[in-house]
Amino acid sequence: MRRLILILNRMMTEAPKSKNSPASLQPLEKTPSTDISRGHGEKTDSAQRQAEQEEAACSTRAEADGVEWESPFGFREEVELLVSSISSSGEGLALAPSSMRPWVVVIPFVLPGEVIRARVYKNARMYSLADLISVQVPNSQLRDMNRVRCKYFGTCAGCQYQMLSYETQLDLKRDVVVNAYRNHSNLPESSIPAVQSTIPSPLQYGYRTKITPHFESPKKVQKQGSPNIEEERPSWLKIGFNQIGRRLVMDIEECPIATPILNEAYRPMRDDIIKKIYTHKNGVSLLLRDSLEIPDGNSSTPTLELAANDNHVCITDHKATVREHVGNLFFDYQAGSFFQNNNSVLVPLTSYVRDAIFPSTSMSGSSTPPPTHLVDTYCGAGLFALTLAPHFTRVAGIELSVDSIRFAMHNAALNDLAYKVSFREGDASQIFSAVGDFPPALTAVVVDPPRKGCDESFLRQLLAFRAQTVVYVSCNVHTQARDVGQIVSWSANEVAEGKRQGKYVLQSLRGFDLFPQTAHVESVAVLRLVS
Ligand SMILES: C[S@@+](CC[C@H](N)C(=O)[O-])C[C@H]1O[C@@H](n2cnc3c(N)ncnc32)[C@H](O)[C@@H]1O
Repeated sequence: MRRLILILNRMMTEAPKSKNSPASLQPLEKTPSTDISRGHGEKTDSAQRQAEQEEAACSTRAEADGVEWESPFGFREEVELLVSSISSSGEGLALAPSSMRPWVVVIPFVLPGEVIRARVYKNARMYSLADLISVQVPNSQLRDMNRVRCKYFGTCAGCQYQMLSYETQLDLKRDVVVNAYRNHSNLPESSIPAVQSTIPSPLQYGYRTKITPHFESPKKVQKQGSPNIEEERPSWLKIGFNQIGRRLVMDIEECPIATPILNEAYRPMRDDIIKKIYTHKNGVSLLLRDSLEIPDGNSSTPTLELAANDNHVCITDHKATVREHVGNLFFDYQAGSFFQNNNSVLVPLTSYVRDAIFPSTSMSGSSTPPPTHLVDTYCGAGLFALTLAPHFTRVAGIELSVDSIRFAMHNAALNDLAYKVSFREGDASQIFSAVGDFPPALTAVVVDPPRKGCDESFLRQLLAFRAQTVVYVSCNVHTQARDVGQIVSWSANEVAEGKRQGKYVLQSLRGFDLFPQTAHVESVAVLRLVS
């Protein structure tokens, strides 16, 4: 077990550095069943250190023996395995039987403690990927197949956790945050606060406001044999999502994690594609976005009464405008641009960020005056800048996408906040020179970068700016842990070298569940400048 953990640890070490590191190689280090039984999975330093030492020894041995590419399994070999652990992307991890060399097998839809049969379909460095054939001995404490609401679960790559209770899903996501900081922050345990329980999504099904089903081109398929034009529904045509572990599209008629309006619109859209399939020269990725109806185009000023009686529509044109409301505010954005995909959790998320910036004095333990200025970096269409604006005197946001920034400005006006909020297009690191008149000691910075995290130039400038509070929101906790670790350790070094007074401490860490039934977790880290 420890060896298994070691090998996986080595695999994941590279994860935050690489732009496109597959989430499947970012494992947890301990069995989730253990974590769950311990409630919040507190661990001792010494056990952890010992595991790490054993792991390091095991990996080094495989490399020294030159066997790290020599899989003990042949292609399509069937094998019976005991699942030890679960990865941060929700796959089961099992060690090859003890007679073989230390080798990990990654299998989807399985749980720790289960005995399963799997078929190996790919061998890589020190691990194999396998399809699940059957669960021989289920983990009946955790698995209940009656919970599964989707007929495609077990084949579709979209969801990993439908067989688990929602509480278990939240616990697993908390463990992902714990392990990401342990493995990727390079911070001593004493600098990492206890990770709080994951904040649930109010909706656990029917929450996803964007789906992108796709299909392959008839041309590509024709190469494999002539299509029968008379055929009503060509047997090769699959419109849906990717199969787990494959780049193959599987035919999907409905998606229970998507909102009702998206499912309603998707059915006739599919029928239409089937009817006209030979008019498509290329494969297509469809876009379906849940929007409030915008009665008179963009210019209309929405009211909350309107939103309460909201009429939802499905937007399919990448260039069209989508409208959502979050709390008291309305957000318009271009359908093809970024916006969070679970509207139900946006009030809890933005309220959490607000409360992190304005903690009660007893919680913050300091008498620092509350911030009056906010900088929203990687601001998209202005979600954090605008939802938090009522609490600040001035707000500035920056974003790389021209379309998003255009909509952020429009949203400031739409919500009567343009008098105090300004947005600019550009790389996030450019914001610090643009907010020279913001008093750093009275400024909070929100950081919400894409999956790859922040670059060094941004982090150095953030550090130099000296904002009182930094709230780092991330859809990739591994790169977040790396960046937060750098902020904390660089600022400590600066103090040690006598360059500055006051350093950043990591005050709190918490996951948010933006994608129930999947292994994804959003993570919020709160940093405070302390003297
Ligand atoms: C995870 S999204 C967050 C958007 C927004 N905070 C929200 O919650 O709706 C990350 C955003 O960063 C933007 N982005 C990517 N690289 C950037 C960069 N170097 N500088 C500024 N913005 C960037 C993307 O266009 C995207 O809108």
